[in-house]
Amino acid sequence: MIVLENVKKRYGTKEALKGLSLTIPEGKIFGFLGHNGAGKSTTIKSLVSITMPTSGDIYFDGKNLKEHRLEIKKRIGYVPDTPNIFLQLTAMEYWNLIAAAFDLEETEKDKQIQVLANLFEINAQKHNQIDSFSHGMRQKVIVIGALLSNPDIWILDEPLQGLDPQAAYDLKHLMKQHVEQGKTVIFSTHILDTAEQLCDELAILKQGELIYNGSVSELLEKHPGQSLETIYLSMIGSKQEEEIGGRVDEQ
Ligand SMILES: Nc1ncnc2c1ncn2[C@@H]1O[C@H](COP(=O)(O)OP(=O)(O)OP(=O)(O)O)[C@@H](O)[C@H]1O
Repeated sequence: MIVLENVKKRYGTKEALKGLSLTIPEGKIFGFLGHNGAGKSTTIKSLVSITMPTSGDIYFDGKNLKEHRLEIKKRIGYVPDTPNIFLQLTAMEYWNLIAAAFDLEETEKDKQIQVLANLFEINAQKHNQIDSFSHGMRQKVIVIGALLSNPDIWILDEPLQGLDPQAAYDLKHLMKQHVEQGKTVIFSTHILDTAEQLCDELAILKQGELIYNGSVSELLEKHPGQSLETIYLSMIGSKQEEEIGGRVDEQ
């Protein structure tokens, strides 16, 4: 279980997270939703300790991220919001780099690369420089890298962005498989159909504040006949704020 306690993040004068407190259960798919600038990436970057919160604490199974950073990082596979990294490396060199960072055993690494590169139909291009790849292909390279260590916790920032329908389908399938093995998947998305289809639990953010944290099924039950998209849009709308505040307090 991951617990965020009153996490605040300030960039200069901009308060990106205004005291976020929420719980991410183990063995579930957990989604972060919110408009542009709501604080999804900041929260995700805080979880993977790329960004240090200005104040507040994050606990992984009771261990404070501040004190157990390296140990916790080893448990995480991270897909950033942009795949434009390590562009001068080939896909294979990038995966080797990740494998070395996680101390992966050679045969296990080769097996994982073989399976995942075949699944995402990128095997033939694995010795090409990432720079020469399309956005979707770069995304596939990063996704494969994040899965190589078979992490307990997979954290993906808008992972479906730019993927073709087959790759998006395969990735969603992998996310489901991951939780079936008792592992945890955390991701952000703007695609509400995907969130409805995939997520067990959600956090909806608005301008750095939490306006819902809880199960998708409960949310849908409370709004019979409505899609997550309709519910989300009405929650985000300012007219609904009082009601939403009530719901958060109920958590
Ligand atoms: N490095 C930074 N320096 C200054 N401000 C930042 C920085 N990173 C994010 N912000 C600001 O913090 C707020 C939250 O940004 P964040 O990227 O977390 O939002 P998001 O919900 O992921 O948005 P999107 O859906 O557009 O990716 C925004 O107002 C953004 O401009």
